[in-house]
Amino acid sequence: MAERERPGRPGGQRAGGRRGGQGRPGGRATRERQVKGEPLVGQEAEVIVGNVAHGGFCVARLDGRVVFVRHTLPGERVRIRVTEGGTGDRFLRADAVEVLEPSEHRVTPPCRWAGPGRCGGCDWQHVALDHQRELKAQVIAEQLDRLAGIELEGLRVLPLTEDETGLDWRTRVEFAVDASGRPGLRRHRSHEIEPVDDCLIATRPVIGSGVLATTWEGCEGIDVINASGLEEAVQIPIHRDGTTGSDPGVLETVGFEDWAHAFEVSARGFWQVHPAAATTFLGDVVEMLNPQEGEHALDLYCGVGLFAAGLADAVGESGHVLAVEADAAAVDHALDNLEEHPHVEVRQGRVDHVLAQAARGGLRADVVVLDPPRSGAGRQVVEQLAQLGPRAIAYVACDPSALARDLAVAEELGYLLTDLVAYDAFPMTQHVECIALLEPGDPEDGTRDAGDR
Ligand SMILES: C[S@@+](CC[C@H](N)C(=O)[O-])C[C@H]1O[C@@H](n2cnc3c(N)ncnc32)[C@H](O)[C@@H]1O
Repeated sequence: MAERERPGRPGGQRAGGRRGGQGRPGGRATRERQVKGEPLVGQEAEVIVGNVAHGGFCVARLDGRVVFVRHTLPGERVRIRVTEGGTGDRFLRADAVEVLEPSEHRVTPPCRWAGPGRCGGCDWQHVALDHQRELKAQVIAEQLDRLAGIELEGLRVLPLTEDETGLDWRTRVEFAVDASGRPGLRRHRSHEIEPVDDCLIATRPVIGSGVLATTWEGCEGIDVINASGLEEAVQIPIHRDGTTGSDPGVLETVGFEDWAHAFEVSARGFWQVHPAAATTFLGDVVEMLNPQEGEHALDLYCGVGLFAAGLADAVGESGHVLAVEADAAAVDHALDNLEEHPHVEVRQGRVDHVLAQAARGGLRADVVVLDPPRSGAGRQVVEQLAQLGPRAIAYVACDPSALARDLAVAEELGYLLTDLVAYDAFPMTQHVECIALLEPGDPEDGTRDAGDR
């Protein structure tokens, strides 16, 4: 794969994440499973830990069962305590509660609320940052190999900024509030709340808003949003009756040396949570697709129009951009954000519905951006795209597993993975963002090399 300089300015001239579900600290992740057989919760055992798996835990074996262990690392000898499952279950969940032989990559967690049974927001506070990225690369490679039969060589997960602490990056946090009104963050797979005085991955303006020093009576949560275009973080209480405080909307700015764009977005709407993510992803997508004057582009799952804005400048007014988004509030913002581009059309609706309708009207697509939610685009959308025959598709993915499933379908239909870049957009968590380039080709053409980044 060709080496590319970064960042690239939309237009081809060089210059200079409702939010994504990527492990929101305090997000409601509770999925209580029915235990089969006699419960094993609380049982302790010593195990040698195996590989990391999708989901951020490592895999071990106990009495013939698979155990998904948190708070550990591959190769460690640990004492585990079972947190979910029973004698009739095929797999159990457990925490490593004592480390008997530590990995060389283990560090003391910077956060004092991280650890077994405590805050569920971060998965890997106990792992050196470089190694977190190696683990993410292993998970991506394993998912692509297992689910799509794609062998990647030399994939590296890149930091989004030069800051090497992995802290102070999260611009949007949903804190949970207990019955007494005290804010905190949810424990892993639980409704229980870990009271905290700080969250080290949150940006300082999030914490500086005073959210954790306030008693939030009558609330079940409080959203804090530190938008790039506003000096102070915005707080939106979520009341126990399910209503929320009014959402004033926020301004996010994206820019390269000679290209900048401001986007209005609902405060609780989708926007990438890492401050460097939107600009980096836009630069990469435009560079990968290299849209030409007069081409027709699609921005599918467009949110408030981030990629459509870049595509619009690149294809110029002799070209056309169709942006599709299901969420009505995001569409309203996209219409405002893109109003200066008469050749951009924003349609509200599900991508599969809009594509079916547009295809009947003779839709043309030369290049496509696909940025679906965690569940992925799915077979139908991938088939619809293959039928349109674009020369390139840039797939922005927050879940390597969903990406791999969609890539398997794309490859079946003659669209091959020709480039992949992965970013550590969520340090300390197991989450990772991939941008994949798909182009028409012959699957017999050899292995892919992602090692040039
Ligand atoms: C990961 S976000 C991407 C947003 C945007 N591309 C950005 O970077 O800001 C996914 C978006 O897809 C929208 N969405 C989810 N399912 C959809 C569907 N079936 N059809 C259209 N939009 C959908 C969500 O409302 C959300 O705005």
